[in-house]
Amino acid sequence: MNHAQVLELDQVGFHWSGSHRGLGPISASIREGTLVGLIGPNGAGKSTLLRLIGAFWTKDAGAIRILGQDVTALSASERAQRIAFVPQSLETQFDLTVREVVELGRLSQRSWRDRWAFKGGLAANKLEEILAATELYDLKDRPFNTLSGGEARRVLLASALAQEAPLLLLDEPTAHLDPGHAVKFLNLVREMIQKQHITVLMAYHDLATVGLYADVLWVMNHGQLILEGSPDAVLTDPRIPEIYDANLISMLHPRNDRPMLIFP
Ligand SMILES: Nc1ncnc2c1ncn2[C@@H]1O[C@H](COP(=O)(O)OP(=O)(O)OP(=O)(O)O)[C@@H](O)[C@H]1O
Repeated sequence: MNHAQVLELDQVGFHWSGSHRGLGPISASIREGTLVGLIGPNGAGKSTLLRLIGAFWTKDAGAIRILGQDVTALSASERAQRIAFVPQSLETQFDLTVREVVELGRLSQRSWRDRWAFKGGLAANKLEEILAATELYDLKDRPFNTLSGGEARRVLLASALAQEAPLLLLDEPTAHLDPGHAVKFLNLVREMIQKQHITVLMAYHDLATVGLYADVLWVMNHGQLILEGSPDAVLTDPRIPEIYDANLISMLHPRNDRPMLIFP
């Protein structure tokens, strides 16, 4: 077992029941402290892969290991200690405030007894730090159900950050965020990688931005992982415009020389 590998996918395969369509086999791994951008056209299988890694859905074949342990062998609270997941959308019927939703991220790692008692949550200073970093402090006592789409998304991100899990799975985390909040969020993720050595797998559609933040890109198409490598290599690969069926232009960011793909 190699401890530097936070996530290992070993011939992972999946089919929807009653359908011949599915995913894989996919083999890949992510080293500690890496931000992997997961790209690919609509329907490529990105969200499905994230759900399989988070064990929300169960693979049919192969193995998924987090820090050397098979995800399917972990209890729900053991999984929550290792994986934080922000799905594309979440509708809640619960009448919770912003502060409570953020604290729930942390409580998901605790036993049900502690969760019922709201015990073992975040230290107050840590909670304040996360609320401030996600610019939610002024909203902290608002009912979650009254927030705008972008505000609600920031709360879900804050809740995942509060979980302080070594692997963070993000499904289109900045969808619904305005550019200012999107950049702040991506910078916050990079800061957490630097300070807390977390590892991130992030499905992302914006090809002009993903190469500015990711260390590695994985490209999915038709349920397969077809390409992986540095943003420089992947974003200049001739297969990318083909799989998106778009006339994309490859260029370097004028300030930092990081690779970007833009539309003509
Ligand atoms: N229950 C299901 N039965 C059959 N096919 C399904 C089922 N759920 C999802 N799919 C299909 O699986 C494929 C992969 O979906 P997935 O949501 O993983 O793609 P994605 O890459 O995340 O797409 P997007 O960029 O649009 O979010 C899609 O074609 C989708 O229609």
